[in-house]
Amino acid sequence: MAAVDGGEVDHLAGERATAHFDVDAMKVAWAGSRHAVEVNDRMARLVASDPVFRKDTRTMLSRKELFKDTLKKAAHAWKRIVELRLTEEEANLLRLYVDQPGYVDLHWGMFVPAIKGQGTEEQQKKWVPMAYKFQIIGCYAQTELGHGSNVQGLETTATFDPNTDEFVVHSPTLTSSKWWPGGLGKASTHAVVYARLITQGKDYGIHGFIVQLRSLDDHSPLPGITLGDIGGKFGSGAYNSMDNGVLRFDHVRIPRDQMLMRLSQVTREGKYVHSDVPKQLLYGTMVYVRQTIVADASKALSRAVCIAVRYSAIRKQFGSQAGGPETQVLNYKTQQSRLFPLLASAYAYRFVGEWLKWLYTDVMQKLEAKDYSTLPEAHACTAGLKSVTTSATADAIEECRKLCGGHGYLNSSGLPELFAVYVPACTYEGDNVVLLLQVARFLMKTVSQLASGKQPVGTTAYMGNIQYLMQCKSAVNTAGDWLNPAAIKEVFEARALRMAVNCAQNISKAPSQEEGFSELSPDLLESAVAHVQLIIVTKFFEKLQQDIIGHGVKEQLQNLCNIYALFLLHKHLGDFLSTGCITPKQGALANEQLGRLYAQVRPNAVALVDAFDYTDHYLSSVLGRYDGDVYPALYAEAWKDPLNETVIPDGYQEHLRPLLKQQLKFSRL
Ligand SMILES: CCC/C=C/C(=O)SCCNC(=O)CCNC(=O)[C@H](O)C(C)(C)COP(=O)([O-])OP(=O)([O-])OC[C@H]1O[C@@H](n2cnc3c(N)ncnc32)[C@H](O)[C@@H]1OP(=O)([O-])[O-]
Ligand SMILES: Cc1cc2nc3c(=O)[nH]c(=O)nc-3n(C[C@H](O)[C@H](O)[C@H](O)COP(=O)(O)OP(=O)(O)OC[C@H]3O[C@@H](n4cnc5c(N)ncnc54)[C@H](O)[C@@H]3O)c2cc1C
Repeated sequence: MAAVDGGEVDHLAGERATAHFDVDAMKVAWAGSRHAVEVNDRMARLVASDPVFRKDTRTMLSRKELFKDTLKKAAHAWKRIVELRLTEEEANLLRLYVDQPGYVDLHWGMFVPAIKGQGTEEQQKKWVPMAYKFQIIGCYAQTELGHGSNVQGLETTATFDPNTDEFVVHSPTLTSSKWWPGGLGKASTHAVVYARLITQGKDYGIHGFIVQLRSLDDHSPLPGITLGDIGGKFGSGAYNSMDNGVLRFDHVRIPRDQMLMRLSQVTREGKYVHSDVPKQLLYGTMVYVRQTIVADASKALSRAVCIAVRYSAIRKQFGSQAGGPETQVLNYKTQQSRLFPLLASAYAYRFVGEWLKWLYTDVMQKLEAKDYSTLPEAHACTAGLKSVTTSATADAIEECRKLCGGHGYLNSSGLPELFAVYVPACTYEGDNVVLLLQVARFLMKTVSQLASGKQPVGTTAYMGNIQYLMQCKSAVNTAGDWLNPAAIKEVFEARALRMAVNCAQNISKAPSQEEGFSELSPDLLESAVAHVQLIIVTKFFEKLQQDIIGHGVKEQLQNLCNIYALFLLHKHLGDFLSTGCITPKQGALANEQLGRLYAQVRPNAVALVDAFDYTDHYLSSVLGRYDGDVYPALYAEAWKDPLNETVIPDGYQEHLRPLLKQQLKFSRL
């Protein structure tokens, strides 16, 4: 069933009729299973039909009103989850479709996972049930005013006092104030706080602690704790529904058993004991969240693309013949070459996100069995994919706004708010540049191990084919040759490997490894991007090897996969040419093939975005309406603006009338 909640006439019916594939089957391919389509659809409709979850006036609310509205929606969502006895899967989807950032995101997304990942069984038994019942609300307080990216540089201290069997949590400087945690400012009662553990006079570095912040009776901050919101953020509405907070501790005492002790412990006597596990597991919550952010990228991107494709099919400009209709802007080749790669990217990110979720689960199972061998790859993949997909998605949302012309700039298009909510994803959970440098570090290590004969595995397995990939030449001779997955994979692998090897060689010429890495860091970023793009392309091809059912679905996905890969090749032509992977002629042939693929997507474009199965409520865009009835909706929406509540604006008497009636004249006139 299509996600219609618009009007009765389908202005896009003609577009839908030209599709060459079964849209319902594509919905299954997109969502992952028929069950996923069903539960997504049910939760989206549940939210769309509930007046409490309306969001059409959100951008007109003041910050205080918006925050209160967020509290109301979160409480109502919880009430519905309990009343309807929703499963965890259903509850997560319901919250997703409520579509308003708030403290619950951090409670479920970071606080609970941090306790589950870093707490002992006993600690989990104590805290998780309280969190699950919302008897406590938690957030993740890591970042400080002075340090975010450099986690090892955090300044908050937790000093063990053996006399009382407590930790004393303290903010020694202004820059050690916790700054940014979502849900901290106004809502949370508890936090997982990251602080330097000091015991027996020694600093053991960063560890996690559960700290109660507010009274469970009247919500006031506990003694020694200063709390507040850090202030308004980018865009109207948008992320301002979230109470990102500031927190300072003045020698706050917590029991010893509130240190998260799964990875390391402090004994009653104050002895520090580190279990036999890699210390990087402390960063496990970030790895978990980065993996979810990749899935979110495909959601945000597909939303923006859905709006831009539908509107581009409705919008007409120029080209009228003898008074006939003008041309749909979607028919312009320039519109297609800007929009269809984004459509292809939405699908690419969806499938790589699916794969990353599998990888994460696999790594977790291995960790349970004390096999830590795949941890570095899991870190590189989550960091790299988080970085590449969020940066591209943020750019793509802005591109979709431009693709919608002037109307895209209106809040009612849904795009400005989507951009403002989305764009911090490039920064939170690790600044994208910082994370790409982590990928580069992993790549340099892998390259250096090649010389010792160590065979790389997983996503770096291709590097083992170094003899061939360093000298191979693409055999592409015609534009059609670029439709061969092996031809595409070969040049992407060769490009990624050659860029990594070039960096490694240049680093080795520097006085020290560290200096070389620093000097070469801009090149290293590009090398990391090339490696991550190879992963995305490869996972899309692997998806196509799976059993994909439904008339025409596989063919459409093949087209999108080829578009994604060839668009990247076109965009990064400089890399492919300078590393000698392809010739300029082969680059031109790739571009020629790209144009042909766009023509094949054109009749399917609207159906391909219908397959995302978004309700009009979730899209919240007059331009992206399912029924395409854009103009009456745009017109009606304008009148809802508070500025139109009166015909004569407030301020007329004080500021406009005197101006218009002024007697004073400039002497020159
Ligand atoms: C809804 C939005 C909510 C938002 C919430 C937030 O933003 S919350 C706040 C989010 N905040 C952020 O995201 C902050 C971002 N900053 C960070 O994550 C860290 O400070 C860092 C990774 C940049 C550096 O860390 P460092 O100085 O400790 O390390 P180093 O570089 O010296 O490397 C040492 C070794 O550790 C390895 N390794 C590193 N990480 C991981 C990992 N996760 N797993 C496994 N391994 C990892 C690394 O590969 C290296 O291995 P090698 O080569 O020795 O074998
Ligand atoms: C909306 C939002 C929500 C957030 N929620 C939370 C939360 O719930 N909990 C929490 O603890 N934190 C949260 N954060 C904080 C977030 O995790 C940090 O802002 C993020 O990790 C980036 O760190 P930073 O602010 O220190 O940036 P900085 O590191 O100061 O970045 C500034 C610039 O320096 C560059 N840079 C930094 N280091 C290097 C390097 N080594 N090499 C080259 N360039 C470098 C960066 O690329 C960037 O251009 C949130 C942030 C935002 C914006």
